[in-house]
Amino acid sequence: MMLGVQANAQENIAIVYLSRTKNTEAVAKLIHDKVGGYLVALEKQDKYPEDYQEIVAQVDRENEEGYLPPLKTKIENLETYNIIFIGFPTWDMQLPPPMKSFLTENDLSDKIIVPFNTNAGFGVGKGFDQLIKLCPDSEVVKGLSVEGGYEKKGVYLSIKGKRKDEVSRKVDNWLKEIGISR
Ligand SMILES: Cc1cc2nc3c(=O)[nH]c(=O)nc-3n(C[C@H](O)[C@H](O)[C@H](O)COP(=O)(O)O)c2cc1C
Repeated sequence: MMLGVQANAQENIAIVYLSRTKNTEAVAKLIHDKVGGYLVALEKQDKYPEDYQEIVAQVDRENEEGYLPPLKTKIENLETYNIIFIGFPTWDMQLPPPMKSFLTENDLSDKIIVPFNTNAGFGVGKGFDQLIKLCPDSEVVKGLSVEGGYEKKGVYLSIKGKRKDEVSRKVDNWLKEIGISR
């Protein structure tokens, strides 16, 4: 979809992302370098366990129960942003519970939502579809999904060095495709 959005006014853009091992953060920062705006990391009130197996078990449970963890992050003046980038890692082949919380507790109607994702090589799963369902009155544009880390195998931040340059080019092409430029 071509939006033809000239993102001149930086204050119109917010980039909200969730990141544990900083891959999604790396993509968020690349986007921020290119289009500007308000960059904000989503934090929940109680931290997830450091241990990988423990967080996987907790996230599975939360998804099964439809539990929406309370967030620490509140965005002031959300109504002033008309383009909101939403970044998240694939967890349990879907949207992470804190991102479900964010999309549920904030009114994003009439905004342009631009999703992006990193994953361990298995794709975004149900993530983009769930996001569309949680933003029924927003215009959700084509998302970008790229391979990030693989914590299960001890690979944490992988979007660095040459891989970061590669992802930067993907971000450029995607922004061009969806018509967002500064
Ligand atoms: C709890 C948890 C569940 C995950 N589940 C998946 C998954 O189902 N599929 C996948 O491809 N990657 C999965 N991953 C890997 C992350 O999506 C991947 O490492 C991503 O790049 C992490 O982003 P971050 O560095 O911004 O946290 C999972 C990671 C965690 C911590």
